Amino acid sequence: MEYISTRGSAPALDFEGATLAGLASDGGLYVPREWPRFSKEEIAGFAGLSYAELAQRIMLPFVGDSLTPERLLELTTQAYGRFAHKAVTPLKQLDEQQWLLELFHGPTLAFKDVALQLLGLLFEEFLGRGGDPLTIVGATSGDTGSAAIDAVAGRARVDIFMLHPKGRVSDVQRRQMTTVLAPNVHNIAIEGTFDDAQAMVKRMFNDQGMTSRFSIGAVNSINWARLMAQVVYYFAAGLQLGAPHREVAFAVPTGNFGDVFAGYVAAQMGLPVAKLIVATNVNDILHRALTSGDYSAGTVTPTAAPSMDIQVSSNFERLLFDLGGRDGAALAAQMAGFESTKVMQLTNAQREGAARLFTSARADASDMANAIRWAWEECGELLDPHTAIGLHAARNAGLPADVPVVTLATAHPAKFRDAVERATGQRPTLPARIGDLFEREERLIELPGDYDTIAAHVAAHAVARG
Ligand SMILES: Cc1ncc(COP(=O)(O)O)c(C=O)c1O
Ligand SMILES: N[C@@H](CCOP(=O)(O)O)C(=O)O
Repeated sequence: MEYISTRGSAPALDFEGATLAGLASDGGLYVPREWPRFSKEEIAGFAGLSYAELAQRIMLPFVGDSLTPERLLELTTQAYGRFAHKAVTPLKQLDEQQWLLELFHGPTLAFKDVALQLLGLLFEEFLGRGGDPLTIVGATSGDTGSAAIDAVAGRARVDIFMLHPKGRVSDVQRRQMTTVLAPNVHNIAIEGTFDDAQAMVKRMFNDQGMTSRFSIGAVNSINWARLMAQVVYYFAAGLQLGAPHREVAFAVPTGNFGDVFAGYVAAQMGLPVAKLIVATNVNDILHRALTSGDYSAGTVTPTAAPSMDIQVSSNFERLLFDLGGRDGAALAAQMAGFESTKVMQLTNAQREGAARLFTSARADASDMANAIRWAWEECGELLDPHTAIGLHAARNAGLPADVPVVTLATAHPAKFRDAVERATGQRPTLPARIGDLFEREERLIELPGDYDTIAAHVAAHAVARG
């Protein structure tokens, strides 16, 4: 399988190359040259596989010659062996129509573990073949950071520099990152928002001064391998609810558009998806884009669902590329306009294409709290605020009663204990394996949200090429 850039001028790479490169050298995102497609019979044949086996089958066409099928299965078995639930991503019924897909049984209690546990192993595998040591630079609004750090802490030939917006992640999220004291882990709290952090990370990939000295790698969903691994749980849920013979809808709490784009990929691969419901908080750039074509970034409002406090949604570019006829030059011009003005209008083709599969909803603080309360009072389930925003959208989507609607439960409620307690009076407890989180020592550095300062810090602590 070959990977091409959404902006059309970076060299095409194989899976190993795209995984190590992260962002394309023209500033675009890598996507497979074409979508692999499974027949109905092939999808039906996936029923009964373990999660690790299903993951191997779904990902094999994307991996191409970079790994043998046997090696890929070893890696998926190892990655998902660390999950606290045997089903890895169990599905729970809430009522006649509504379902929850629990994606938070990995080591750091959020859906990010599903992809990052595998990505850590892929880095180790590919770096073991030679080449330069990897300097991972990432941005997090809370969950990617801890999952990525868990996945690479202590691994040879990798350093990780993780930027989070100071004071804008939950205390559990921060401590899950800053209490990992392995020497290759560098936590940086910046003044600013997640969008500022993400922009600085992307800039570093195209900073010749840095890329000539360091091999910069990505753990954010700009890295294709992240999304590839997330496609699997759409198939896992769909198969349990009757796919390929029955359509299923998914409601996805959305920020960077990675998780829901994985659902789009599942649909391109043949999974019968009735609708993908994009659920945002009041930072609603995606809801505006999907309802009116207006993709304009406003200022970020802090909310009780901080991981979705995002106004520049990096994976939307992958969708716009696909819906716009995969014209890299046209998309490069469209994105350049957005980067300089923070305003973009979707083309008719992009709007109409998106409307075929996507719908969207925006939840404010009271919608979110009501959804948490409904799940607790009616179903006995404690939901985290992000999942609650997904459920709010799912319950208001107006889909026919015979279409099951699966809300992706993206984080464990204990990561956001204060918001859950405010809504329900119940304070979720941390799972025993991190029960002592608040007694652990923290290590982080606080820096201004200034690119040159961050780049100098990375350069002073990373291992150079060669
Ligand atoms: C708990 C949680 N839910 C939802 C999201 C949004 O996912 P995405 O950025 O892939 O749209 C995030 C952050 O990415 C998150 O951490
Ligand atoms: N919500 C995310 C933001 C980064 O998203 P990513 O999926 O691109 O890594 C987080 O928790 O950090």
